[in-house]
Amino acid sequence: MQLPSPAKLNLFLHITGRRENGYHDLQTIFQFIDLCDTLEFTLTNDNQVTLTPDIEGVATTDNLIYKAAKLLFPHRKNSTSGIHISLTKQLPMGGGIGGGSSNAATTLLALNTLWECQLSLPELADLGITLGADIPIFVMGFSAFAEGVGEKLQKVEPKTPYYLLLKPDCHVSTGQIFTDKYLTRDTPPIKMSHALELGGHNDCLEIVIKHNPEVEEAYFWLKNHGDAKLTGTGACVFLACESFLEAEKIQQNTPKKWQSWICRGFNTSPTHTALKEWVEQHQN
Ligand SMILES: C[C@@](CO)(OP(=O)(O)O)[C@H](O)COP(=O)(O)OP(=O)(O)OC[C@H]1O[C@@H](n2ccc(N)nc2=O)[C@H](O)[C@@H]1O
Ligand SMILES: Nc1ncnc2c1ncn2[C@@H]1O[C@H](COP(=O)(O)OP(=O)(O)O)[C@@H](O)[C@H]1O
Repeated sequence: MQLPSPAKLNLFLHITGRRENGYHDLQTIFQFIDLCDTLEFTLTNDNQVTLTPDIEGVATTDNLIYKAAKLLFPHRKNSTSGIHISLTKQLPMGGGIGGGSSNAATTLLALNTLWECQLSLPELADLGITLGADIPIFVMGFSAFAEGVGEKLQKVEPKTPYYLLLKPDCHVSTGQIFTDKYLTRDTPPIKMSHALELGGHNDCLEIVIKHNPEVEEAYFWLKNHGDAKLTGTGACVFLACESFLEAEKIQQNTPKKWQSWICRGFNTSPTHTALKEWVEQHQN
């Protein structure tokens, strides 16, 4: 089974409070984009989880793909089942586009089918959130207005424009941003209807810029072309464009020191679309 594992954008990100355990209450809209890693799953009978190739700097046992597979292990129908997973990575890490969380969710979805675990999507999302706050959105697979730490999801259908996405050459630590004492944590909560109509801002922007001059430069460069935004805790910044051609025109002038992609917003995760097709093809 081969499945895409897409990135997400936070169309805005408000921080509305801080919990006693240090985690933050957020309001955000998540939307998927068609920029994806690819994961290939091969069933084995050896009771093992194996993963290739290694991600530089990430031990296999720390890889969210491996961790997700291990979470599902006790739920296998057949206790000798194993899996070999092969990863083709395209999504930059530490970019605020959720690649690791997406990989974990794709693994949960694939193995739930291949190992016949028969867990519901909410049950998979509950397992996933123990590994990362962004995993439930990728498990549920629809664009959403999210609250809590990202687990309370209401389906929304934002516009699906072409985006120009830039990755400044730096890695932002989510933990560092959320522990900064100057982070704004008191944005008043808004209603979902307000969020869709008027959008919002990203409370992390100021702090991310303070720690990462490369993000500052890319953000203000893109802002010359329109309403540029930071996704998550960065480092990626993005701009919704009128058309593919407009995105292409801006991309042609983008300084070469930044990676750039033209991608399209999607309100259904490409993982779910591909998994549905796979299931239809493999039903007797
Ligand atoms: C803030 C978001 C928005 O999408 O940023 P990005 O990581 O995508 O940039 C995410 O919710 C991040 O989700 P994820 O990357 O899965 O975070 P986790 O691994 O759960 O947490 C990393 C660290 O961020 C902090 N954290 C994360 C989420 C949250 N709601 N409050 C927090 O304070 C905690 O300090 C935690 O130790
Ligand atoms: N399969 C994976 N893909 C990407 N990152 C992973 C993976 N497994 C573990 N990680 C770790 O998670 C961190 C955050 O990665 P990622 O989700 O891509 O970024 P972000 O949360 O900024 O969107 C990485 O720096 C890496 O150390």
